[in-house]
Amino acid sequence: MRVLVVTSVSAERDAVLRGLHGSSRFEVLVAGVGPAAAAASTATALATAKYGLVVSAGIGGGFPGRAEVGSLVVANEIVAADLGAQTPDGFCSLDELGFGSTRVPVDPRLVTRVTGGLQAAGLPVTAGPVLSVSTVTGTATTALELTSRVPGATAEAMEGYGVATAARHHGVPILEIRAISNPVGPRDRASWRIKEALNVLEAASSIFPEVLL
Ligand SMILES: O=C(O)c1cccc(C(=O)CC[C@H]2O[C@@H](n3cnc4c(=O)[nH]cnc43)[C@H](O)[C@@H]2O)c1
Repeated sequence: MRVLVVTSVSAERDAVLRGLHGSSRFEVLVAGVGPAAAAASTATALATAKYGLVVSAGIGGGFPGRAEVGSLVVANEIVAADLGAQTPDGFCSLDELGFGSTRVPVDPRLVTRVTGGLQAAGLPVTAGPVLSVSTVTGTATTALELTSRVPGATAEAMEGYGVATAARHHGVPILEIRAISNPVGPRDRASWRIKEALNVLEAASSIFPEVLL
């Protein structure tokens, strides 16, 4: 089986490649930032070669109390958390509007296998919903709104739902894994621990051949 790993920027791709140590059954893509770029690049890759699994991988924000900076999150569900409509009574999701689903489940056996492998490698990992947002959360109010919209929300990033939508169209299973670089909440870009998160992403990628193939 071949595995497609989709990252958003080259620093993430390089971290994954370092971890994979040249494993030949993985293709690692830089898709760009955000759901549209992620979906378009993933769909193109899936149309041109056959893959048995797609992994959305990169850094992400962790919800305080659920995923700390420097830890890993494996999505058990990928949720487009801001896809819907604002109403006077609050946010209305695409599901509630009757236009489809904003939630993509991940095969629980895959989640268990990957989290187990990461734990066995001594890496701190939590499984939970990973939100896909088009705007990085920058206030405590929005962070709170998202956790009330998606109870158990564990991490947020910008590409998972786009990657998952393309994978679903091609009938390929999906996984999302995020190395936490920052807390979700008031914006403080200077405090993002990107290098640390990329090192954790590299360590996580080193067990991909063992747990994904
Ligand atoms: O500046 C760098 O060296 C650098 C290296 C790797 C990645 C970056 C990014 O800024 C990647 C943007 C990417 O990160 C995800 N992300 C990270 N934290 C959050 C968050 O709190 N909320 C949403 N997304 C987040 C996201 O998936 C972006 O694609 C910079």
